[in-house]
Amino acid sequence: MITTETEARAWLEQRPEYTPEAAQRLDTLVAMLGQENQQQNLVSAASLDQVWLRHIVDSAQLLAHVPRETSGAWFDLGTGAGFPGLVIAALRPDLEVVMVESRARRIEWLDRARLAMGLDRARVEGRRLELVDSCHAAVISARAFAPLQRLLELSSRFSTSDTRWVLPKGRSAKQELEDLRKWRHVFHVEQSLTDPQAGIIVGTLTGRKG
Ligand SMILES: C[S@@+](CC[C@H](N)C(=O)[O-])C[C@H]1O[C@@H](n2cnc3c(N)ncnc32)[C@H](O)[C@@H]1O
Repeated sequence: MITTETEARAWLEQRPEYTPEAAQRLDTLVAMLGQENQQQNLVSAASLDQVWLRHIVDSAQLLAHVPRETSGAWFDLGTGAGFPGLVIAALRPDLEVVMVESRARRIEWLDRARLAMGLDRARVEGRRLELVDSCHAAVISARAFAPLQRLLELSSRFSTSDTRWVLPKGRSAKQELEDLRKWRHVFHVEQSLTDPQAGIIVGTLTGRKG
């Protein structure tokens, strides 16, 4: 388990995606987030004291559950402050990372951060998810966006049997998966590296029952 900022930085440093350029992009994000959080409530002020643990590595750990050879679009739903979307884009600049976010000030923030970080292949889909055109996502992530059942209702149209879902779900991961009735899936729960109580739902969606 990663419990300190030092351990979080050390974990990142051993990731193959953590190039000098990626490190610079993440440093830019951390600096900008600290400033922007004084203008709008993006993340809790307390969490900024552990920003590498609570936000950067909490997001980056999702990469361990996605095959390295994955190409295509990574859809991050309800990106808000930028998590995990901006972190994934910083570490995998080769991927088309699509950050779906509906609130105007957050859309403006995400776009500004994306440009400052030099993320040419990432983009912000600044509207409600319900209004985004259907297309195929290679990966779908969503942190603190919606309960699992609702999340699948809203976003299964972006998924095929090849789409990898990676859903940080906090303490409710196992329960939400057990309660899932209407869907056929090959999901399981992985332990979060940043919170002993939290799980990440990982896997593929194979269809809807009935
Ligand atoms: C609780 S925040 C989580 C933000 C970020 N994923 C994180 O973990 O820090 C949820 C975000 O989803 C956005 N959101 C909620 N419903 C949405 C919808 N239907 N379409 C797009 N964005 C939505 C909100 O504006 C908000 O920024």
